[in-house]
Amino acid sequence: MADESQKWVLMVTAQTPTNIAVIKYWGKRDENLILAINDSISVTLDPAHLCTTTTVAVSPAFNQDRMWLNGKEISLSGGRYQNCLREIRARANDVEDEKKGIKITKKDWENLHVHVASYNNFPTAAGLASSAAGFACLVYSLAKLMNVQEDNGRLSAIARQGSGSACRSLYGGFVKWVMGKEENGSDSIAVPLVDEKHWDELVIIIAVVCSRQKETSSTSVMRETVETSALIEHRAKEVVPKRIIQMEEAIQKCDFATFTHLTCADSNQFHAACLDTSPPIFYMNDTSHRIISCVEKWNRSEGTPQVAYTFDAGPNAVLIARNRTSAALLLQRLLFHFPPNSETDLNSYVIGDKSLIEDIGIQDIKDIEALPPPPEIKDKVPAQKYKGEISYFICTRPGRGPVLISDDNQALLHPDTGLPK
Ligand SMILES: Nc1ncnc2c1ncn2[C@@H]1O[C@H](COP(=O)(O)OP(=O)(O)OP(=O)(O)O)[C@@H](O)[C@H]1O
Ligand SMILES: C[C@@](O)(CCOP(=O)(O)OP(=O)(O)O)CC(=O)O
Repeated sequence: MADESQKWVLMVTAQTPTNIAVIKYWGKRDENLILAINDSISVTLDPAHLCTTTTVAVSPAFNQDRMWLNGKEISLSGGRYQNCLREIRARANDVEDEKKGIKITKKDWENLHVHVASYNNFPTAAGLASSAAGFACLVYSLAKLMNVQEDNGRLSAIARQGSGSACRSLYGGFVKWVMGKEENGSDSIAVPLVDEKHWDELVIIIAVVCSRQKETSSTSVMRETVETSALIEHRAKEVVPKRIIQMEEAIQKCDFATFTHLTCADSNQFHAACLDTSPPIFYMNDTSHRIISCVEKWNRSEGTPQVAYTFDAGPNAVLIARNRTSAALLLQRLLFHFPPNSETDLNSYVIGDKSLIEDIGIQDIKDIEALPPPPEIKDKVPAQKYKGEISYFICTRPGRGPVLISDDNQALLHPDTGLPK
């Protein structure tokens, strides 16, 4: 039995990736359990460049559940946090740490409180799926702390109740969220399709577009789409089921042409459904449209697709290049059309895997100014440049699923107090 006079703190730290859907989830059949109206498929992004780190701690000295996100205390009273905490607690088991002399029984967990500290190594609520990495990491780390004996598939059904897209962050590589049929959501889980090594040629460039913080959450717009759009019903019933089968096959075969066709079409249909919503929602902006046109033009001129694009509920472009050579040529085109503002330095303009910028021989901003126009637009003078429209680029690749971090120095909570470091 946990003794309240003892001041021990037991902690676990985990790291979880974010993900980007190539067949989109949009629309719920159950708002509380977060059950989707169609299956979706995503690629997990390398946590080296985009990830959440979460430390969870338990101690008899804690008198309430508390959470700090990026160093600031936030409330855990929201339904989504409460649902995740309740579901994990209900599955807790005995925990023993002989070295520290700690023994927690299954029953003790009902009365013990937790502290959570989480850090996103990329902007929160900026359309980069922080909620996906965040809820996946919360559920994964709590499950490890409480010795929950369930596989990542079952944990994904709990993360799903924090944010739908979070269920897909429980695995690396390509992941399918099966919408399921059960009313209680027990079969609405993430399933790994292939791991991150299966298609390791792919390179991903995210163009973070300058814009104000988004005004409308995915959650509420999604509801309005289901209530008002005729297109979304057709999409969920007729279009997505076929695309899921084709996409799974394209991924298995590393068939980039089919992959690109499906990814771009699905992103465009998701945004069409947003436009078909009353009132209509415009997530992409002029910069997003310019990126699409640049990629479409290039793909057409090459004859075979070099890059797939996809946009979530915001203007940022996620560009998936067939290999490193195409990624370097893509980056050249992006830098040509979207040079940075004069006060921006190259080091903060292209982040993540910086080796790509070395590949194209760019050492400073002057080299960007000297880039020639892409050949496919040669005859159309003058080539357009849109200085300062992009905040920065993140170069990354498909990545692995959640991991535990055993190095205590990386924990976000103090081992003696359980408070943020
Ligand atoms: N590390 C985290 N741990 C727990 N919850 C998080 C974490 N990061 C973000 N969240 C939750 O997700 C919310 C942000 O989700 P939101 O959907 O608005 O943005 P996003 O996920 O960054 O963008 P998008 O869903 O458009 O890709 C935060 O307000 C917070 O509740
Ligand atoms: C456009 C999307 O990114 C929508 C993601 O929506 P969320 O998972 O953020 O929504 P909630 O379930 O309400 O939390 C497409 C996708 O990731 O599949």
